[in-house]
Amino acid sequence: MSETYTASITAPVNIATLKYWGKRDTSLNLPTNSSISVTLDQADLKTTTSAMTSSSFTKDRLWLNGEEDLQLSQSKRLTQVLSNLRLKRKEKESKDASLTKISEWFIHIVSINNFPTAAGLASSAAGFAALVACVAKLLQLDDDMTELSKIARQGSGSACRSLFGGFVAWEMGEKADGSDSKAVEVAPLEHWPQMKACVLVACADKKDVSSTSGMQLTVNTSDLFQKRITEVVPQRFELMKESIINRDFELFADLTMKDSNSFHATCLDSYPPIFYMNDTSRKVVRLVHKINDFYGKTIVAYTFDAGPNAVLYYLEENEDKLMSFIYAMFKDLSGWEAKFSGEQLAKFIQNFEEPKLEETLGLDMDIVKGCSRVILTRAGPGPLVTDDVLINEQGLPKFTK
Ligand SMILES: Nc1ncnc2c1ncn2[C@@H]1O[C@H](COP(=O)(O)OP(=O)(O)OP(=O)(O)O)[C@@H](O)[C@H]1O
Ligand SMILES: C[C@@](O)(CCOP(=O)(O)OP(=O)(O)O)CC(=O)O
Repeated sequence: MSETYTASITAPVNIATLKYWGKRDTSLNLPTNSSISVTLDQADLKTTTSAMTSSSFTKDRLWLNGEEDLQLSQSKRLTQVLSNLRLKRKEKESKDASLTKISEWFIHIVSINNFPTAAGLASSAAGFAALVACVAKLLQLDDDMTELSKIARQGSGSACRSLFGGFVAWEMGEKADGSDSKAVEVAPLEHWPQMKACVLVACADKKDVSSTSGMQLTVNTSDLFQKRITEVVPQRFELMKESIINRDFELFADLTMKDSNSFHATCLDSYPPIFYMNDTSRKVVRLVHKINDFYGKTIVAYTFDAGPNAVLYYLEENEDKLMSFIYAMFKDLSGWEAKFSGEQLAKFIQNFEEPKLEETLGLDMDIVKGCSRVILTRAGPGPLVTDDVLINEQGLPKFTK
């Protein structure tokens, strides 16, 4: 029997509060600005990845959600990531002759996302973070997460931030070889565990402009973008890190909303323009401002990635206040019962009755028609080792479609 090694890892999704949008080097995925994100809890959204290497394998193979993904297996993103990881193993082997030369073997990878893939829920971030963390474990590399983030970045830029839990920055760096473009922890999960997120999944077809091509169009055609990367984001980067360190939610939330708007403004300023937000997204923006105005305080922030889904960040202490609006408006969607008791849900709607919401507060109750689902989650930890092994002894998926 040929010798085999296996490893399994789970990794989280992250949603940026200061957006990465633009590459200065498309091959190494070097960004035009630094970014910040919150890592979301794997109890709600996670990728599980198992990898096996064996002297008997004849090529690298990858199965995603139960089906072999030949396009991804042969993509430059994946081959670049695997060759970087192998190079690190090779260096280790060259220093220690007793190590088996697994850097020369092929790898089989099996991965499952427990949420929709390529639907604007950052599956590429969780996916490449899981893949890098898993193969690094398989190859018994000693590198820390910051070092591995430089490899994950090459799979998908935002993936580098999913290698940490809590609050994470991707420092853009300056060097042409990308050796200083890396993810670092701004604050661990334990620093601000009260941070929660509510994702309003908008009904939408698959987006027509991918992040990868959308951001290049913006780099090449938007004038507004120049101001964003040279002035707006560098200032916000420092302020947002401070807001996290000082647990200053109002500042954090205001910066988050402004940065989402700034990013989408550069999309609109691209030529031809790119539209990621839709009518429902804009209604959510208005709703959030109305909620904050109603309480006379910023208790909730919205942010939108390259798609119409809204991610609302808020603190646990303001959950009742927020849900008095959000649950009242979105109660017909699925996702509530798993997180709240019947008693809690009843309490949320005690504050306002529906006519009041619609008439007195002037809220657009039609907003719910544009959403399909609500995901209630919170800040969470980085990649975790798991006993959930997705690959069988022959190096094939245990579960297929
Ligand atoms: N578990 C995974 N392992 C490896 N690669 C993955 C995994 N999940 C997704 N991907 C890769 O990421 C691609 C989806 O990325 P895409 O940017 O289109 O969507 P998304 O990340 O879900 O949404 P968004 O970037 O808008 O938040 C998939 O087609 C696949 O190539
Ligand atoms: C809007 C964003 O979500 C864009 C993410 O872009 P990707 O990381 O998906 O792009 P590639 O590096 O080309 O794979 C903002 C963010 O996550 O910071």
